[in-house]
Amino acid sequence: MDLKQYVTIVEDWPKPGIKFKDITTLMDNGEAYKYATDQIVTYAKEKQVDLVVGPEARGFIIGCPVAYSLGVGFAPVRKEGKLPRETVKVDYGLEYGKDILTIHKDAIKPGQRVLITDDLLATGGTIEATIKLVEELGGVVAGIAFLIELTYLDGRDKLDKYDVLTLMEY
Ligand SMILES: O=P(O)(O)OC[C@H]1O[C@H](OP(=O)(O)OP(=O)(O)O)[C@H](O)[C@@H]1O
Ligand SMILES: Nc1ncnc2[nH]cnc12
Repeated sequence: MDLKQYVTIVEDWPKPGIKFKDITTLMDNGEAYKYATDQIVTYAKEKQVDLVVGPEARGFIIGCPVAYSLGVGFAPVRKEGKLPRETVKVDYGLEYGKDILTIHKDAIKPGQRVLITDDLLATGGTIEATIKLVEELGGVVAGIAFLIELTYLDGRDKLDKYDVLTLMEY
């Protein structure tokens, strides 16, 4: 299936110069959403993952159906102030801003094999921060899966130690 036909490009959003890749038009098509999810599930089975971790909010949209299909858990990475119990946190920058990401301190058991999911790799700031949180808790990053990679940015350079799956390149 050609997944790109379901992604809508929105010029100059949320800031001038950004070509926003809107995946809501992929998600609201059941066949396309299932196809994309199944590709990531096949990859995750090869990597023998114990847990899926994804950053707010679009990392949940990709990671939760993958975790459900695998029969493993999902641990959310959220922006500061959203998780109710003890967290670890990290500062990060992304294509159009900066923020702080957090995860519950007990979300990962040391040695667990983790699949990290997100919709899109741009500068890599979000995913680099998510990797730091997983590794700080003793998780092993078994793989990282995105729907979309922006190859005109240098996000992939931050991931050269890791195994990465992307379903579409721009
Ligand atoms: O590679 P980067 O430059 O870090 O950019 C990619 C990140 O930016 C977007 O999330 P955003 O922070 O906009 O949050 P949202 O998913 O809640 O909309 C996107 O879903 C990725 O997580
Ligand atoms: N160009 C882009 N489109 C959609 N989400 C993004 N997150 C960071 N950059 C993005």
